[in-house]
Amino acid sequence: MVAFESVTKRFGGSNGQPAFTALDGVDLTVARGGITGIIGRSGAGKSTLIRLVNGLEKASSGRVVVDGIEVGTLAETGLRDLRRQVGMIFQHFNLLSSRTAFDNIALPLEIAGMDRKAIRDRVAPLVDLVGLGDKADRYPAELSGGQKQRIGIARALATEPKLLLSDEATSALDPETTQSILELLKDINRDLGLTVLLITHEMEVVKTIASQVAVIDKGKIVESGRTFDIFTAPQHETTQSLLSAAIGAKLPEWIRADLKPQPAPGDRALVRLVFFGETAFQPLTARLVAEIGPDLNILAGAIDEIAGEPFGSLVVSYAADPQTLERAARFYQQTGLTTEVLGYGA
Ligand SMILES: Nc1ncnc2c1ncn2[C@@H]1O[C@H](COP(=O)(O)OP(=O)(O)OP(=O)(O)O)[C@@H](O)[C@H]1O
Repeated sequence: MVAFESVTKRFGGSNGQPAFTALDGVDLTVARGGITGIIGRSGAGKSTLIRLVNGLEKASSGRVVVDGIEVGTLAETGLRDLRRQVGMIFQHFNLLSSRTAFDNIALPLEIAGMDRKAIRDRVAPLVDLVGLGDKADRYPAELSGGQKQRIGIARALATEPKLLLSDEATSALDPETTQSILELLKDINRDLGLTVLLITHEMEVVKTIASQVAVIDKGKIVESGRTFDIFTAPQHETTQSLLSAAIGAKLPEWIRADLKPQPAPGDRALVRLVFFGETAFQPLTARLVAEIGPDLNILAGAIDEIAGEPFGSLVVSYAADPQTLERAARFYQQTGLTTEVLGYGA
């Protein structure tokens, strides 16, 4: 649905100022009909990436292709057509305060020159779709954050786009409202077959609804793939750091803060074990005890769900002497358990 091919975006560079490279050789494909999340730290280039899709920014080099059309080659009319195919929702909703909910949703259709009756026929079901049938005549100031975002979503859907871009759409909402908006986006994706591309700094959002994820760091895509795979076995340092607090069992900060990268004599190894799908905690931990001896502490444990798939994680500690470490390593290899050494401590 969307392809970024060696996309670079530079800002500035005139008047003798050095140019700033916000995106650096980005290659990424967004699958049609799916929900793809882009995560990254503040300033990593997420907004720039998403703004290239609807032509709000132009790539300095490389190609951005949306549904077969290269965005960079479009003139004014082409861009207008593209923006009808690409809806967008925002963190702060961007509603017009002087218009009712209904009239906010109608705005893109008025701009497109649709007649009043056709607009009514299009907007009325959208108000219902987003669950605000009784609020159509309210003004934004009379609506909650979640209700405003529902209006934002309905407005984005008014032109019947194929692609929905979401720029931190839940970042201003409380956790419960966030969940309800994510449910709505999931329903829209499933029922309307709409492709969703979202950028967020909230790992929970991606974990809940995105089937695919890409991680951006300093303008480069450092990792991408199935959300379940990336979240359960992050490879890049940035991904590991972004996800460390977001998935599975969490270690108390006072333990985490004292961990060292190498063991000193008498130290213990702290290791996260990851269990997939139906694999039970019980038998594997019992077998690990049989392998390395009874001196195994369980420090934290949780069952989690990522993009609809269950998995569990357990943080354990055991003596970090060479013999125990070797026995544990052998056991992990035999069982295929995914593990992550968090560090060593007393
Ligand atoms: N119009 C611009 N002119 C100059 N620099 C810009 C411009 N837009 C973005 N940048 C720079 O490009 C980098 C990436 O910005 P971008 O907004 O894409 O990051 P982001 O990942 O969306 O960050 P955040 O999560 O904080 O919104 C930043 O360092 C930013 O300062």
